[in-house]
Parts: sequence; structure tokens; C-alpha cells
Amino acid sequence: MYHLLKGLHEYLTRKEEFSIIIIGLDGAGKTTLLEKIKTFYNDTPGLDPSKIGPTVGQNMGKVSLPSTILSFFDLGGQRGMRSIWHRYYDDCHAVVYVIDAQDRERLGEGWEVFDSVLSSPRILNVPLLLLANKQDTSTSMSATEIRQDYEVWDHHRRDSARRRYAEEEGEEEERKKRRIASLEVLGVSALEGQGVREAVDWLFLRVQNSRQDLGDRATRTGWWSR
Ligand SMILES: Nc1nc2c(ncn2[C@@H]2O[C@H](COP(=O)(O)OP(=O)(O)OP(=O)(O)O)[C@@H](O)[C@H]2O)c(=O)[nH]1
Ligand SMILES: [Mg+2]
Repeated sequence: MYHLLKGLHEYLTRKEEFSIIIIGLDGAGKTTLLEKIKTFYNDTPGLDPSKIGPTVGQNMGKVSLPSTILSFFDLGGQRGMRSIWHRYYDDCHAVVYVIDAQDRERLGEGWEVFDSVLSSPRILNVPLLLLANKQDTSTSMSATEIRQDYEVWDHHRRDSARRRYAEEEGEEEERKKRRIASLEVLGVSALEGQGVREAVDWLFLRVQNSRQDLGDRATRTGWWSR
């Protein structure tokens, strides 16, 4: 009886755990963001920005919220590292794509990589958040400008694809268009923390709401099955 009640108590107080990947070009500010999230939500502060170097592989950080644990995986963004991102797609519950909103020269490259992420069918129904980072700088584009820039870039891409292949847009393009229309774009400063709590709030709500759709991706197991 004791074990049964203990198991029941553990089950009732157990937190659901969700995995969130943070991706984007090298230098976009992904690790700085993860460390800021740790500082805001954990007792032990994250690394000081001066101690952060380019990521080789991944960094991981957990945040405990009411009834929920968010596990963040910050993946290296250098060209050679991007080929491993897809290994995380099957098990993630949300995707954060970070863009450096002050580096106009690399926006096109950032959108090309973002477009390839959007094309992946494995994360089709997973909440996707686009973060326009480095809002603390005077030259950064706002979240609205970043969205517009991406829409213009995407419009050109579709136009040139249509001209090249002289055919109607397929189902994948339609899916992508719907996804872009519902895309959430938030402005943040990973360095100073502006907008970071709003981004985590958004993720918390969205993973909760979409867990029914995702079904068995959530890692809570029944106490009776252990
Ligand atoms: N001004 C400003 N600088 C930032 C911000 N976020 C990151 N940086 C700087 O941008 C540079 C790159 O930051 P990282 O966090 O290492 O970038 P990353 O995306 O993890 O890069 P990779 O690990 O190579 O993929 C560092 O010099 C950071 O201090 C920000 O919000 N504002
Ligand atoms: Mg990094």
C-alpha cells in the first residue's frame, strides 16, 4: 500500500519535460540566450557572456517551471555543425531560431538556413519561434522589420523557383506559406535580457497547448507502468 501511494504521489507531482532546440547561424547569440535563461530561472547563474566561445556540438540547460521542465538544447551554428541539427528534430517539442538582427550582411544566409529548417517535415507541427536578437544595439532591426525582411526574401525565392521550374507551387510550399503566416517573431537581447522572459513564456504556453497533438513526445510515463 505504501509503495502504491508513493507511486501515486510521485506520478501526481511529476513534471512533464519538454525539449526545445535553439538553432541559427554562428554568432547569432544562441549560447548567450541559453545562459541568460539559466540566470533568470535557475538558482545558479549562467555563464558570463565574456566566457562564451563558439559552440562545438551542443550546450544544454534545464529550467523548472510549475508542473513543467523545459530542456533547452543550444546547437552550434557554424556551417559544419548545422548538419547535426536534424538529429534533434524527432524529439523536440519546440524550435527557437535566433537571428542576429544587427548583421544585415548575413540576413540572406540566415534566411536560407531558416528556409531549410522550415522545409523539414519532421518539425512541421512543432511550435516555432523566431527571435530577432541583439535589440540592445542601436543598429538592430526590430522584430517587425525582421519579419518583413524574411517575407520579402521568401517572396523572391518563390518567384525565382516558379520561373526556373515554370510550375505551380506544390503542397510543401502551401504548408510553408501557412507556417510563415502564423510565425511568431519576438525581439530580444540575449545579452541584456530584454524580451527573454516573454520568449520563455511563449514557449511554455505553446508546448503545453501542443502536447495533445504531439501525444507521445512528452516524456511523462504512467506510475503503474514502472
Ligand atoms: N550586443 C549584443 N551582442 C550579443 C547578444 N547576444 C549575443 N551577443 C554577442 O554575439 C556574439 C556571439 O554570441 P554567441 O552566444 O556565442 O553566439 P552563438 O549563436 O552561440 O554562436 P555559435 O556557438 O558559433 O553558433 C558574442 O560576442 C556575444 O556577446 C545581444 O543580445 N546583444
Ligand atoms: Mg554558441
